[in-house]
Amino acid sequence: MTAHVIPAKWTTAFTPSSMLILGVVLAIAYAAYRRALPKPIPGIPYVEESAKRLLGDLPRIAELQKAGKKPSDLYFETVRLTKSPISQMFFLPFGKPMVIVSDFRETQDLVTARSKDLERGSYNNETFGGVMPEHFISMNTSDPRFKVTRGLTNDLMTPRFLNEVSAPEIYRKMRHFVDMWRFKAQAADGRAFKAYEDLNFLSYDIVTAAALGIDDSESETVQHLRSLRSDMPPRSPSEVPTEGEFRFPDFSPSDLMASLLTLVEAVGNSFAKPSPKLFHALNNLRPAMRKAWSDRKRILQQHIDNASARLNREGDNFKPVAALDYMVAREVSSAKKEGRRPDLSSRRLHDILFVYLAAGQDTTHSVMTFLVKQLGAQQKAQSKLGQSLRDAYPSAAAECRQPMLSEILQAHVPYLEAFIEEVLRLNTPIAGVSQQTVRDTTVLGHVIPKGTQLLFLAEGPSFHGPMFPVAEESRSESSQKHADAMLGEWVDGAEFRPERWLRKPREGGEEGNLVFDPKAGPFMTFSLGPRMCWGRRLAYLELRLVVTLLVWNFEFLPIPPELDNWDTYDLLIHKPRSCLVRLSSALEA
Ligand code: HEM
Repeated sequence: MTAHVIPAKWTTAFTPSSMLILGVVLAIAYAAYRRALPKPIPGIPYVEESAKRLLGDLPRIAELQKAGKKPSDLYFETVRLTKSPISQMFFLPFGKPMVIVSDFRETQDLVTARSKDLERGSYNNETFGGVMPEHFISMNTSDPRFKVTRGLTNDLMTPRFLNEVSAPEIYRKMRHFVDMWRFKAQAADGRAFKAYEDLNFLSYDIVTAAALGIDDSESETVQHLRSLRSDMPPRSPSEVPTEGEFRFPDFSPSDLMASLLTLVEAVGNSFAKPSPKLFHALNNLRPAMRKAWSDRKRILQQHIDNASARLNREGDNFKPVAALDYMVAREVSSAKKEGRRPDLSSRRLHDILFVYLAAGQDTTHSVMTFLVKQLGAQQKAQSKLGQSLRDAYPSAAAECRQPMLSEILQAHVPYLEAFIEEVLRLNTPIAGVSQQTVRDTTVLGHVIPKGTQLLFLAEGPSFHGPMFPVAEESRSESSQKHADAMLGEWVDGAEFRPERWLRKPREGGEEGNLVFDPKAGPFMTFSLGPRMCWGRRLAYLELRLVVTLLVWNFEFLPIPPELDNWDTYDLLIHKPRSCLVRLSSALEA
């Protein structure tokens, strides 16, 4: 028999002290692992298997994407699985849970009556801060810089500024767009064509016109139409397809628009990342990002310098035609009062202009794509809308001309407002808004620790169908006190029904004389409370002008079922995967 000899190095390796050290290391590693696992807030439902892994709910995003869904479906899927108006999700080892609120009444109470318990929060600030750090969108409300930056921009959204300065620019850009779609409608001759890119150019034109005051030669739509007219070879009737989609040549965006799209995409991409700050730090090194940054800086500075030169030239006769002119004039006059040189190349001025473009372009592009899809899909609502417009502008209809800007600005067309509101409700571009608790806060009877991120959904139960049952006593004091004024749910919310936003006038109104009621039911598309959308008045102005001129000029025919598709995708903003229109002239009908 041979003796079993243990190698000498092993005997030294398994000494009692080394075994003890190994045991301690393993115990520490296990304790760290246990600590890193999600720590659910007691009593709030969650997806069980997510609480058992370090990355919590993150792997579910990949599963959803494999099943053809989008990242933001994670929230709705969680709410569907937990069947609860309040649920929680986990994203990072050692991280706090994120709490989802899927109940409009509680959301309304928290973000308005109890807004002092909330802040915009570090996650939002890091996400936006990577691209626009000196804009108030990346700041907590309690940050002293917030008030100053916001104060610099307040006048840009007054009805007077919008009607006198922004509206004429938007109206002009919209008239060019109508010309382009007339050209396309004629060439496509009843077949569907892609509207997605055209509307991207339109929303860019509108927002740059309102922000920077671009003239027609810089309009993407004007250049697009010019290139279509010169590049589209005349085809013989036999070459034109008789069915399916009619394809027009592609058109490339300008440098500023390309830079805007790249930078906005970076913000969208950072949302799904565990550390938006780290993501931006690395992403900003990519050559495409470096080019976008340098184009952004160069082009915005050119516009600022042009505005400043015009101000010098025109002196007291200087009339702002865009937000930029107002900002430049304001800085020059403040500098004069304070006895300093104006700072017209500050990061803050660049960020304010950039956010105007970025926040205004992507969101309104999304809404415009859903608006034209709904016009094609909702034939009855479209004819009702057309009739409402003809009734609102009888002389324009009689004289076969376009409604003038002054007429549009003066008119109240309740069905138009209701149609737009219904698209904004049903096809909201933003799944929800998030804020962070600044102290321990009770939400639907659960104590949410200070520093927890809350996500308020703008879709799903309450908005697109019945809400979950909630015991009245679990609601906050303020919610119970204002129960009568709190809006609950749209039980039939999955249906497209603009009439839900119309009601009789409160006192002595005539039968049939309905008014638009924006408080008719749950609506969170622009958020609520002190951090609700800063640009919503501009957005409504744009949408009113766009829908009026589109419906005045075109009939949106239904899209054949084999070409129709309502799937959506998102980074930050929901957009349809396919957006086609089929147009005939409404003026000849
Ligand atoms: C239909 C179009 C629009 C929609 C649906 C929309 C929606 C929203 C929402 C939901 C928020 C809150 C975001 C959050 O809390 O995380 C927001 C904030 C904001 N929006 Fe809009 N928006 C639209 C158009 C615009 C336009 C045209 C502008 C400016 C030109 C704009 C500028 C802003 C800014 C600056 C904020 C930040 C407000 C703050 O931090 O206090 N938005 N928007």
